[in-house]
Amino acid sequence: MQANGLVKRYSGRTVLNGLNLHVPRGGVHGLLGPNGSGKTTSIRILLGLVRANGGEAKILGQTVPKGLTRVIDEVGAIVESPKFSPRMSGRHNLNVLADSIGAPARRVSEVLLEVGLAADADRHFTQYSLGMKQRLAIAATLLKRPSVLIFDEPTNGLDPVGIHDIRTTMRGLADSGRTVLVSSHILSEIEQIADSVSIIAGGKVVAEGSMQDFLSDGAPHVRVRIERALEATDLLRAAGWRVDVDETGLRVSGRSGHLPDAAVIAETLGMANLWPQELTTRRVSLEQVFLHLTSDVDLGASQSRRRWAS
Ligand SMILES: Nc1ncnc2c1ncn2[C@@H]1O[C@H](COP(=O)(O)OP(=O)(O)OP(=O)(O)O)[C@@H](O)[C@H]1O
Repeated sequence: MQANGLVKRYSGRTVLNGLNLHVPRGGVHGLLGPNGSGKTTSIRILLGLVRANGGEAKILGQTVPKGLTRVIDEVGAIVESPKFSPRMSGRHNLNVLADSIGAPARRVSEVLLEVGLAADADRHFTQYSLGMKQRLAIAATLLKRPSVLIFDEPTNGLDPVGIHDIRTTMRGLADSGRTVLVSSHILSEIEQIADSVSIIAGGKVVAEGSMQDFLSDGAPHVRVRIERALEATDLLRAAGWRVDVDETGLRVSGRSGHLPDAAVIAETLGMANLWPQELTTRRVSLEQVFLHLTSDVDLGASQSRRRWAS
């Protein structure tokens, strides 16, 4: 999923101002931003519910809205509270829905199990807690077996137990190979569940990257993904950098805490015939970015960016 230079205006007021978004395939991607920053608008554009005034959005490789019909069965979403009949049980509601979209009846039991509602499936909808209603909504999106799921603030209004249940459900959906895009204005929520994150403020993505990178300490560093990691580590250490190694690659920082120059790192490696697959500059932590963002401080040049295939 991706968006390039999205612009959206409502009554002449710019709400999205050149928004770029890259959601990697598989895992949970958090769209984090304060109220009114443009999360719902971006999601609506991705789903073809709202037309952008400029830029391009793609979902599963198809341009939205033109190519959306080709992949629509692959996409499940909750943007507003779905309508269920209060007079029926959760299972009955899903049976009716499955019938209307041509999903096989046995799929209902499968999705109820997947969202942890199997034991409560035959209870009356009115007896469901808000969290259970939300999990039923997620179950409804799964009927068509989508590979991409988009949830706009799915934990809004839920108590801590409900929030926990939704989080567990979303994690499970991603762990079974799906791509889950979830928006929230609560940092801790995204921190606990997402594999990667885009931070949106003022109608733009101001920072994006893997959660692992954001949560590593905030000291500026360069991430290097390279095949011959041991040789690269020795070489960079000999050249005076501090190098930490983990399963995703090397984390290169300056001994004095300064940000190393990525170009110099690339040159040093290249001269030894060691070629990085990826080199990414990380300047700020998720919390720093979010605090800047919520206190209206312009991040200016301190944004970090990382790109993925859509
Ligand atoms: N249909 C509309 N008409 C006019 N303005 C709109 C419309 N939809 C959204 N907006 C405005 O666009 C801005 C971005 O709204 P959006 O709902 O995308 O933000 P958000 O990040 O999802 O916020 P929240 O967390 O409060 O849902 C807000 O200022 C909102 O008032």
